[in-house]
Amino acid sequence: RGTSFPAHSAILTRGADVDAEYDYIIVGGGTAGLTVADRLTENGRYSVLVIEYGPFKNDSSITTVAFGFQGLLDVTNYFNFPSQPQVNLNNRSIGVIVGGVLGGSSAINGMQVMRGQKEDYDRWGSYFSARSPWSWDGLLPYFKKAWHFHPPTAQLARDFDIKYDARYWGTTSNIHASFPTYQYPFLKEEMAAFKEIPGVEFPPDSGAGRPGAFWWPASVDPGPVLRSFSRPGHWDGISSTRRNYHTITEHKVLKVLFDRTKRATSVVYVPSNATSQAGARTVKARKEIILSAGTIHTPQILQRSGVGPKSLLRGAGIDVIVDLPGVGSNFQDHAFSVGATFQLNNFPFPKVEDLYPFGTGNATLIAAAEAQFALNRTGPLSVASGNAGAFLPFPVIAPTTYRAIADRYEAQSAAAYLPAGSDPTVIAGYAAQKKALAKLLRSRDASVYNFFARGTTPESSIVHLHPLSRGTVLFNVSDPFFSEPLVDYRALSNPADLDILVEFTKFTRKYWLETRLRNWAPEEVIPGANATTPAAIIAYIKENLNPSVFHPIGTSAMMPLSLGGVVDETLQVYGVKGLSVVDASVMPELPGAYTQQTTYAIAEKGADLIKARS
Ligand SMILES: Cc1cc2nc3c(=O)[nH]c(=O)nc-3n(C[C@H](O)[C@H](O)[C@H](O)COP(=O)(O)OP(=O)(O)OC[C@H]3O[C@@H](n4cnc5c(N)ncnc54)[C@H](O)[C@@H]3O)c2cc1C
Repeated sequence: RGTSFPAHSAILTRGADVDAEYDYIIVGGGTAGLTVADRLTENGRYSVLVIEYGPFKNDSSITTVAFGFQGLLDVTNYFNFPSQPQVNLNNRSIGVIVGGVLGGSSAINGMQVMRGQKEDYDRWGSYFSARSPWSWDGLLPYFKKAWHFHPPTAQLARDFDIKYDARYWGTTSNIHASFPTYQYPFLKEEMAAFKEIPGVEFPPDSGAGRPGAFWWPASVDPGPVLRSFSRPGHWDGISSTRRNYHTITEHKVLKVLFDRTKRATSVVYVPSNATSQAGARTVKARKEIILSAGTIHTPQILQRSGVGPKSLLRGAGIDVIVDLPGVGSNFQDHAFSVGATFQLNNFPFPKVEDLYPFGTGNATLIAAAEAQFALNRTGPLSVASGNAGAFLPFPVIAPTTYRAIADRYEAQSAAAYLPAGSDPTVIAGYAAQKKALAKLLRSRDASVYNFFARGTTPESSIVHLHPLSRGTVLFNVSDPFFSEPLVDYRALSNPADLDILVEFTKFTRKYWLETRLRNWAPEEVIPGANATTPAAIIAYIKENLNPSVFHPIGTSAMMPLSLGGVVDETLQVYGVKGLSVVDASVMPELPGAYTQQTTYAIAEKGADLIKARS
């Protein structure tokens, strides 16, 4: 049984080395999968097999912190395939990008760490009952368990007015949230400008679940200043004495098998590069099979296993185990790059791009930054993709129009903008969400608009945190097992999203032109100052909006069955036994934050739920 890497769960690279059965099988060794596997194996009572599509990799593309996107420079680190053409985006397709190595998306993400607002998590639970364990109070202990918080240095906190509240964070996890020792000087100006905007609050970090302008940490281990992600946090260093724990890499799960009582008994898997089912192997689970293959692949595996919308499954000749219409519907992601971009003239500060080692940077600045990082791991190269910005309520963004936009959205028929032929339960689920989201649009305790500041020029990274359009992730009927699923963001299919995005552009202009930032001679480069009418702004959005900022969720939603749900509050799949989902796909709606912090918290809570029923 080969393992060439010391001190972690035994890595198997050949199906022939896998035992015949385990207590638990975890499909996908990503962010959630490795967290759950660690928790299930730590008391030594249960045996666990993790099956991961990607390889074990530990090279600098994954571990390097600088700029936060180096994982994307090596295309072997991730899945990347075209989405369905987006009819409302001038038929553009975009690359669907999710992690494809041990550690999953946590190995390639931008390392920004923040949680959503209290209201977001309370809304999740509200679809079940006022007493649901999925609420802010139900998740707070798991946010603390999931993250080890390291405050900024006193100097940095003073220089940049960084506030934090350690009471909302933990100190025991091996997943680290820390601040770099350097920040780009212009960030002071960008953050101070928010003080001039009525209604903007300044809560510390994001710990208490409040919207506003704040600083947040990065998933960086502050000792070595390397990416902190699920593999080093929950897998490296798990001593080889956990003989109950095996990991097989470079294999992909095709489907789950069920017995006559609809209990999930085993999974079928092949090498990741296989092109047919010849030689497929089966491994049995005594207690439970846990799907943690992420928002894009978990619904595909469920559908291939006969759990999904029956018309889809029958179309591909798959026997229906459970007709579960919600599998692959309710797909959401944060839409990106939808504001106005401003160029600052006479900019006296270092720009982020000056430091890029890709041939276009400034050689002197790069040499200085590299020397500083080599000396003591400080300076600009300790910054990932960013630590500051604003998460703002819609009434702050559009004080005169927010009510009318929310009212118009609430008055829509729930079915009007969902895919034609959507199941009544899926429509009912969206109706419930619509009511809650209309409330969110009117709330001063939730955030809809996100500006993430980089301290550079040009600047304007705007994220729509609660898109109202809903997409689908469905297997490819002509080749369910060996082609990627059909990913349709259905971006802007709900016209209310455009109403919101137009307001985002107007607000972003005010931010640059009507605050202290005007002193830096900002010049609108995109869409351009002459794009003044809603029609001109909309034309720009359709040509430029990216429907994903890599935060896909919702395709195995934790919602009541009558509301199109796929898993219940214990994360078990409806209609079958012994099968659960623990990954970002269970989020019923996006939080007003990027998704990794919440995914780890779900995994920690999920592991406790699984142990409780063991
Ligand atoms: C480029 C990028 C940047 C991001 N930036 C940020 C950020 O700055 N801040 C933030 O909060 N969030 C960010 N995110 C989002 C965040 O990382 C994800 O929400 C989170 O990691 C999702 O975790 P998961 O467990 O659901 O899925 P993943 O971590 O993606 O894990 C799924 C795993 O399943 C494996 N798998 C898939 N199919 C199969 C199969 N059939 N058989 C076996 N294994 C399979 C995959 O290889 C993968 O390892 C980013 C994501 C990406 C991709």
